Amino acid sequence: MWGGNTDWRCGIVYHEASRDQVPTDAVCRCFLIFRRMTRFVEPRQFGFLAPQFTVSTSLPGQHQPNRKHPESFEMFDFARSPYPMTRMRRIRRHDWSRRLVAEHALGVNDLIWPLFVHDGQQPIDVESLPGVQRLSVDGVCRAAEQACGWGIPAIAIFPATPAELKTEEAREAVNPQNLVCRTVRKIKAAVGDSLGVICDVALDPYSIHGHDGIVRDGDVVNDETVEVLKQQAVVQADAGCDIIAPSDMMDGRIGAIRQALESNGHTNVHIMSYAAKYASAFYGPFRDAVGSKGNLAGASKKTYQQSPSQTDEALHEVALDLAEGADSVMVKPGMPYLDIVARVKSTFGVPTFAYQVSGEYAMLAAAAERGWLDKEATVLESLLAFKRAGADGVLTYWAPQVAQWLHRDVQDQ
Ligand SMILES: NCc1[nH]cc(CCC(=O)O)c1CC(=O)O
Repeated sequence: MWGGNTDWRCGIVYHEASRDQVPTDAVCRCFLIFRRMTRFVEPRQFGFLAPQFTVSTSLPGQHQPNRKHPESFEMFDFARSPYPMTRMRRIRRHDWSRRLVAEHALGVNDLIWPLFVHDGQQPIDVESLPGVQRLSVDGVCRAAEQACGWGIPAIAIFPATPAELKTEEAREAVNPQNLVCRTVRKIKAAVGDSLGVICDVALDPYSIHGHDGIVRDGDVVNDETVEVLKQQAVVQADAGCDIIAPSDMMDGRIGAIRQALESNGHTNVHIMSYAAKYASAFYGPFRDAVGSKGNLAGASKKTYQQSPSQTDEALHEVALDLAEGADSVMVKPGMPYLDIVARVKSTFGVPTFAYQVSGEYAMLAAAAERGWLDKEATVLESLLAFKRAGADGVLTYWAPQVAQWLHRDVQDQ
């Protein structure tokens, strides 16, 4: 970063964190300084940084790498000419040129459709998720067939367990005839391998306290819970589940579940770990849908789900889950946590998913319903943002709607 001549050397520090604090003309000045420097130094002696990163001038000696975001030091070995030789708007002028340079695109293969199943015959609306219903077992099977027709690669099944089957120790979770297992068997009989079926591993749909684990003396106990989660995973894999998705955030559960799957002949069952799952207020409508909100009665999941203040901790969670045998990892919620998605993807380079959770859906749906936001435009923009952050796929309640929009667009072309 430093020129050879100490009299005029100029330190330039790029860091994402201060993006909003840096006036554009400061950025332009820095470009010009770099242009001048090229006359005095070998081009390879300085790196030029991606324009999307911010620029601030600093005094010599103050050039500190950004410890939290080392990736923001990515260097380019070239500089664009200044305005007017460079006019960034040239490439934005036409639809064809915008499409030509598009770095990211949303496709139907990026979608995972979460579905709620209940034991009744008629669909029941979820009030806080306008447009989403709890479906009967047959209804979920029909949805699975539709998903295949649209080319959606996978669905995730969540049960609304009847209140009378919820117990202190959530035993229904390991019943091979429970609602989820019956649904998965039926889906698999109908669609075979043309669709991946994902099941959550966690006890909250089955427990009277609404927690994801076993509670002893007010504490969600880790190791005893993991023993039950192992059984739950095996029962679901026996029913034909393709992807086991532990969403409970107990320590050590991925390794235990992987071993349990191995020793029960399920060597090819994937584990998609909810690796970085935050104690979020955005899960509210989901808890309405599976009926766990009343059980939880205002209690929080903060002793096992991560605090929204944490970033490094998310990387540790991901590293542990990968070491324990996860095939892919998930960040949840989605849109408020795209920084985590980006860090996970750039650090580990493994299949990385994000969950656009119920509260995120509800916000967009409610604003669209009132005419305050354009539904299609905002939903597609939100999902493209996941792709840009590095997600390989997104669990989203918008999946069926988005699949239809994408198909319409292909037909229109
Ligand atoms: N462990 C259960 C689970 N699996 C997915 C979600 C939330 C999904 C959503 O909000 O859409 C939750 C809720 C929670 O942890 O309380």
